[in-house]
Amino acid sequence: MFESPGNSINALHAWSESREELEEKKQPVSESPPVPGNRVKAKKKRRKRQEEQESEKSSVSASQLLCPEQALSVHGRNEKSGNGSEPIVRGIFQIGKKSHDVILTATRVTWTRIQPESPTGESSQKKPAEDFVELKDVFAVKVKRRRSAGQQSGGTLLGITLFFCKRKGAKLKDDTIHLDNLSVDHCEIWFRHLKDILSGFKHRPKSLKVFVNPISHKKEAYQIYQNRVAPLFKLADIQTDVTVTESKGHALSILKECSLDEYDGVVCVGGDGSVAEVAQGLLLRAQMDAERDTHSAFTPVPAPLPLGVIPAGSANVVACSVHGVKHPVTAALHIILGHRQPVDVCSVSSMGGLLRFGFCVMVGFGGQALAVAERLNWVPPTQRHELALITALAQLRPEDCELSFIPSSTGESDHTQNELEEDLSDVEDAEWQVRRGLYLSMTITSIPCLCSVAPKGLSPFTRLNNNSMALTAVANTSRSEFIKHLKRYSSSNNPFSFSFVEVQRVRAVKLRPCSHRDDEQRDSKHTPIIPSEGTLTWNIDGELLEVQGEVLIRVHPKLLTLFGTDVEEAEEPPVNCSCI
Ligand SMILES: Nc1ncnc2c1ncn2[C@@H]1O[C@H](COP(=O)(O)OP(=O)(O)OP(=O)(O)O)[C@@H](O)[C@H]1O
Repeated sequence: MFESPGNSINALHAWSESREELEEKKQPVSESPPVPGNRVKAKKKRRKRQEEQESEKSSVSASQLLCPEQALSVHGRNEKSGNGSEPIVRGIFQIGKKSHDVILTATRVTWTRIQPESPTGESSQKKPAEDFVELKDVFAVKVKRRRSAGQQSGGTLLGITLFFCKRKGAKLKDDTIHLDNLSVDHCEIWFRHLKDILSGFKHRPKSLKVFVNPISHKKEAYQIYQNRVAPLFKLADIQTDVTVTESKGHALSILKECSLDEYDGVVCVGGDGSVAEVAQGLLLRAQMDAERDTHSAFTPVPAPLPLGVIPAGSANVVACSVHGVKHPVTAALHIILGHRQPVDVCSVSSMGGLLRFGFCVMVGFGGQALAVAERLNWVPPTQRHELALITALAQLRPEDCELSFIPSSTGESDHTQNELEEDLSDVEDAEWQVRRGLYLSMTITSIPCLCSVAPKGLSPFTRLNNNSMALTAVANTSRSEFIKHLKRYSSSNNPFSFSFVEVQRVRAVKLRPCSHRDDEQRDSKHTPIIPSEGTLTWNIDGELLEVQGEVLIRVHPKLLTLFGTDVEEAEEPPVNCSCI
């Protein structure tokens, strides 16, 4: 007749059991184990409660509950009026052991405590407390049953349970509200109406392709997925097809070949390197399907599916930029509720051919530090990044470059995506601003790149989809000044307010390495630069690339959609890098 929670996941057995039993399970481990006498008492208590509920059931009068016909006619009226505030169904449920008048409308479930009448018949002056949950935050509705240990199906009906998402700042958490009522008919009506409304949220995914990188950061990605994410997906009735990646490039090769038709989204559980690989796979797949020639100057088409990011890496800049926190449950709930956020993506190309799509492109210090980290692959990941930073700072050297960029004007935010793509397709004709000099570091980002070491992001200009990139060019300076600049990312001081730091909002950037000079010449800012074809070490979303000659980076507005939302700032506690 209606869905049994027994068909769902292990965690759901808990929801199908009584709350008493759940509470017993939640006891801290340090408490002494239950003694047989206590168990007998608990059993008696449960039986008493069941008897109480049975008697309450008979005390809920028929007039207090709408019959199915009434409920449907109210629903019909509501569908016509369509304002979402008219009751679809109304009834009495026990919530937290107290009787409540509960109303379902198209947008929320509202419950009001029923005040007991005073013996004198006077009604209370106090307005009964009202509470509600928005249906846009509800992600599952299940029948709640009491089952004995080991019982797989059936059991005494206790009511229905709503699973919803509650917010605390940027953090999302799953919560439940139990609507207890022993009437099968009553629960069926409510269950059916709630299910109908939830299935009307068409933007919520029903089927996902999931990639888990088992070696990310502390090798916890698989546990994070199994323990914290998969139970929520199952609760929300989302089908998943999980691939635990076996090597670098595994996710990319699957995405290039597999049929994506059956999925409503792709999920990556890992760090920024894994996210970049999956994003790359989705975007390359879109270009292949649209027959775009990535070996020429092409206008890319957007990715066919949204990407969900479950953070399991060290910095997690992509996850933090669309969730505001590094929190797997928040990420999972954004996916389940279908919160979609289009984001701008950079393309990095050389000699007319695409090298990669990405969110954060670094050269100079960022590339040098990654190159050191790759050489230190025998060091545990937790220490590797710090050691790489110290080594790269000790070996800090400027790069001779010719930097050109096309500035972006704020008015461009109003342009359509096609207009912007067309504008950018012929970058050679645009007005380029050119700088020549020695640079310690160059960072180009298409999204804010929020993280705990830079809660406000890596640039003052980028938003998730403002049709532009942020260019931060750090000219040659002393090591101590450069360290001061780096340190400010995690403090409240502005890291860009140094004379040697230039920030620009741009549509395209070209960087051409110039000739290498010996160490004495490098110390001088005034040495003339003789352009020649050198090689630069690029860090594209944590991927190391040695590229000879000029590199072109363009922004592509809203090329990818991520599951998440627009956030101003990371709510992670700022972390100062202990090595600088
Ligand atoms: N089974 C695997 N073995 C080796 N490498 C893998 C495997 N699966 C994926 N990879 C690659 O591992 C690289 C790093 O992954 P990821 O970014 O998730 O971890 P991380 O580097 O520890 O995290 P962070 O980037 O946050 O520091 C990615 O480029 C990915 O392609």
